[in-house]
Amino acid sequence: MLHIGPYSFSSRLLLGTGKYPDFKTQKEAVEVSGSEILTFAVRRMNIFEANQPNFLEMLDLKKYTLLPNTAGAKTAAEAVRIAKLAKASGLCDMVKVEVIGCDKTLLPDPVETLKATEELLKEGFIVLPYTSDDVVLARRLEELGSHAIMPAASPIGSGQGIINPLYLKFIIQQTKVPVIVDAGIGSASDAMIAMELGADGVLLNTAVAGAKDPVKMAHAMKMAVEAGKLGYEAGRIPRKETATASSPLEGLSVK
Ligand SMILES: CC(=O)[C@@H](O)[C@H](O)COP(=O)(O)O
Repeated sequence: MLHIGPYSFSSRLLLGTGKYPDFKTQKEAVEVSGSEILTFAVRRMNIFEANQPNFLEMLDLKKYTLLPNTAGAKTAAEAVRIAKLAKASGLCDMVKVEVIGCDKTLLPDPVETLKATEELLKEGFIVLPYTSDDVVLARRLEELGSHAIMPAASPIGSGQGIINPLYLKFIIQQTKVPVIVDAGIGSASDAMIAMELGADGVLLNTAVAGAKDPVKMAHAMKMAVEAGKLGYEAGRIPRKETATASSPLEGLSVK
């Protein structure tokens, strides 16, 4: 089980809700993925315009936890305002803090992310900050009381996979709250590697929404996250420079 603050989930795959070709494909992909947490950008939702099409209306919302995110915010103040708006409109009290500090890389602004996280924790939110793979910042965010840490595998939407497995591993090893690898996942093997590194979950969007067959890819991601977790728990064999026969002949009478 994945435990985030007071919430528990059996799936460790979190899905974003943007960029799908159509609502029908999106619904199928979400269902096949087994994901229980769906994140969406509050600023892109028509939460106050009931006549506008809204993907969330197509879902049985009892099956999902909605994780509002503050995408579009460039300052802590904006992120806090967006989170409060989401809470006031009856959405979840969990929030993914996303404060972008660079338009080109879409990497998070560490200072504003820290400020927003601190403020939202004081306000009683369950806070999941999106961060780069900065080991020290991840520690500071945890010390503030964040309920999960969400380091990027690589820039949002880049599909580059995990560009710094070592730093992600450091973050995973030092962090007691869940670590959810977020952004940049391009393939099922990327998601599996994140889990094999010891991550508690993976959040992705573009890899599924932008796949040739989003429904198949959602299924692949589900299996990859499960396989990666199982493989991590099973414990991989050590890497060696020399070969060792798989069927040793020592001790056998016939050689
Ligand atoms: C949906 C969401 O929260 C994104 O900001 C997230 O970081 C996913 O990134 P990818 O699209 O690269 O999977």
